[in-house]
Amino acid sequence: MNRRQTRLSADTIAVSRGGRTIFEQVSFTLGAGEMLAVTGANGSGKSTLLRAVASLLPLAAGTIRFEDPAREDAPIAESVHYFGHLDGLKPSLSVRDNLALWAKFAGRAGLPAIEALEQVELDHLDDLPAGYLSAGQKRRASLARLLVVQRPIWLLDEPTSALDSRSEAIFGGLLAEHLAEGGLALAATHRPLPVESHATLALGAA
Ligand SMILES: Nc1ncnc2c1ncn2[C@@H]1O[C@H](COP(=O)(O)OP(=O)(O)OP(=O)(O)O)[C@@H](O)[C@H]1O
Repeated sequence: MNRRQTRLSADTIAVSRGGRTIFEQVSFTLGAGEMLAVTGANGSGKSTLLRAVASLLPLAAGTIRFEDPAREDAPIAESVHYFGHLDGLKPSLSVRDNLALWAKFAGRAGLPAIEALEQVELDHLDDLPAGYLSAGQKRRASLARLLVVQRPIWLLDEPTSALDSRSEAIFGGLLAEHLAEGGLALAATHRPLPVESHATLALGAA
């Protein structure tokens, strides 16, 4: 997939919640294959920034643009995967059916469900109701969702929480592959991320 000309940019953006300005004057640019780690203290607005990029929250000021020659008119919301704190799995559906449902809902098919589960080493549990998975397994099943639907921008909110060291390495491999294919990523994190290099945006810094 050639995504060399894709570019995500935020220009002097601000977001308010409940009448309070959470952050303002935030700008960044990300090109194909690049990742930005968003750091800052609790409450500094990391999740808020990711949600604003996903178009889940309105901007109080500034603009966010995503240029993608492959999808000129597509709204940015259709170009992102939002990997948030919640796993978004339906507990009574099997792990495999959860992924199949997500692929059907979100479109732009990526890997078949079973192959995505192999990537996160969960294929042996594919017919188990998702509600029975452990916290780390749920996180891995949620990671597999990034693979069954192709989206150029991964928005990752504390992506390594609940992952053991092996799962963290698997996640690092998937993220490296996504970036190598020209994908982009924005990750809110308190912990070092398992990727070779990335830029950092510190929120709440004077
Ligand atoms: N719906 C809301 N209404 C008003 N304020 C909110 C709302 N949701 C979040 N906030 C506030 O927005 C601020 C930023 O929250 P956010 O979750 O983005 O922080 P964060 O940097 O991701 O924090 P953490 O490191 O704890 O995950 C916090 O002060 C929070 O209380």
